[in-house]
Amino acid sequence: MSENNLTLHTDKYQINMMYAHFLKGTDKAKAVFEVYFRKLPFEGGYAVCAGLERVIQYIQNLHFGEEEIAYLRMQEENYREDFLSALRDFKFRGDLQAIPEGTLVFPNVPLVRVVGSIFEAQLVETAILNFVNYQTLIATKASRIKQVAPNDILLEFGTRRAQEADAAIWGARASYVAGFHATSNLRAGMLFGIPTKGTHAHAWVQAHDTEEEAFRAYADALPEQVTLLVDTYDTLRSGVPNAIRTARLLQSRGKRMNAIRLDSGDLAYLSQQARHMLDEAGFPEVKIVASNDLDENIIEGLKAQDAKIDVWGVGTQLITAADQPSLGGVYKLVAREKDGVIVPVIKISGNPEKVTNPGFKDAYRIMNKKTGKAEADYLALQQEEDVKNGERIKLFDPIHPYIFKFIDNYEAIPLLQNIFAGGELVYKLPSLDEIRAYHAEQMKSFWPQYLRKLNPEGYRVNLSTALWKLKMDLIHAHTSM
Ligand SMILES: Nc1ncnc2c1ncn2[C@@H]1O[C@H](COP(=O)(O)OP(=O)(O)OP(=O)(O)O)[C@@H](O)[C@H]1O
Ligand SMILES: O=P(O)(O)OC[C@H]1O[C@H](OP(=O)(O)OP(=O)(O)O)[C@H](O)[C@@H]1O
Ligand SMILES: O=C(O)c1cccnc1
Repeated sequence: MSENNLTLHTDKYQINMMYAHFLKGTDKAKAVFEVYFRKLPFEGGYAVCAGLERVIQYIQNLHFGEEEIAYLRMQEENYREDFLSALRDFKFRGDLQAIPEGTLVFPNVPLVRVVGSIFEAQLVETAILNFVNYQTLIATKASRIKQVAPNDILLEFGTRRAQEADAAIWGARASYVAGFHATSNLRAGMLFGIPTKGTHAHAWVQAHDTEEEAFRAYADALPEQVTLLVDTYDTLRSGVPNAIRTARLLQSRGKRMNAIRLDSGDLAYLSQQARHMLDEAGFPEVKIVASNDLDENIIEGLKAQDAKIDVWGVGTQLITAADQPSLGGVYKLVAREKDGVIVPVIKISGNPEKVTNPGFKDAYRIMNKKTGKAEADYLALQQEEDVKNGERIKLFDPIHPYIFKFIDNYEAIPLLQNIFAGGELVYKLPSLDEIRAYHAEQMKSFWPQYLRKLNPEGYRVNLSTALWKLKMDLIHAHTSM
């Protein structure tokens, strides 16, 4: 089995639609699809875009090999041989635009746009959603954690509880983009260049007759990297005193102990007591690591309780985005070729929030030139000139258009970058550290009221007047039939 070929990492209905288009002769018709989500995760005020590196790898490697063709031939659909031959010759030849990783993103803004034949654009939907939904979700969760501990060290510990191997490594990468400092997953470190860190488990202590012996043996083995887990038996009566003995031993050898780790009990109380004991013993530089089902709320609470914790190891809650396990991003057709012309299309819903924004459009971030802060995201049809030229534009709520304001002193930054053109990669993916630094800059370009964890202000995502009118016209055309 060629595990690395992700071409069949798609829903069967995509292949069935491709087949039906092929038989009908419409497979080469052009289509424009957009990826976006409708609601921010975690009841937060923003999301952090991620997933592009994986999307690029996926698109570049798309091909139906003999194994894939043989498997499709076995399907109950009895696909015709000429269709299977067309798949054998398949290559992504379309265009793809995307918002760079690390960018703050908001509902209804296209994160990825695919412009290609309906054949290829349909095939890639499932995988693109799979990558972008997960990685954006984890980057967002990690960013929320970063916000409550901006000056502390954050370690990603989630692999053992992640939803399988891909989630572990791409989740580690997404966490790093959002400001985590290291991961415990060595493969993620090797693949992406993320710094790696590790302490030791309870099993290390349990594998010895005494805790003190275990600590000493660990210090002998890794004298430069000693972080001792102190809660196996009794944190304050045995763990911390034994750790202090080990620190003294290391000191006598000209070495320093790094840290202790607390993994159970009242982390506020235990960290304060342990800090006091370490300081009294003359080890103020020994840091305190905490872990145990941490998330942004617990960390915030611990900081409010004046917990003396320098390093946070965060696993399950982060890697599984436990309080909201899916972003809910969608891939919607917004325009298609009809009689040789690209025409906008719409999907109507009884819920106004779910009606799609039609047409081939651009997405801009409207930056207020006076404050340097983001004012709104603005979706406009591609041919509209006013926003491109920086002329006065009207910002109005698309659901409640009577709420509006005009803005003229702005810079409109295009959000979508060209990634593939005619199937060729035309984008140079920044290094992971550049992406991480760019994300930190992004955070500074927003007012704090949009970023706060609880009850944030809603950031505006507005439609140009022309786009709004097009949407209304299409709604009326479809509802008055
Ligand atoms: N001072 C504190 N304030 C708020 N939450 C805390 C505090 N100390 C620890 N927690 C959190 O409370 C939860 C404690 O869970 P639980 O009772 O299962 O752990 P425990 O008492 O350490 O037991 P175990 O030994 O089974 O790990 C964890 O999520 C932990 O991060
Ligand atoms: O709590 P999380 O945020 O998921 O962080 C990872 C957890 O994984 C380890 O525990 P585990 O019980 O798996 O192993 P251990 O024996 O090393 O404690 C570690 O001690 C953390 O508690
Ligand atoms: O290094 C650690 O302490 C670690 C790694 C993974 C999970 N829990 C803890």
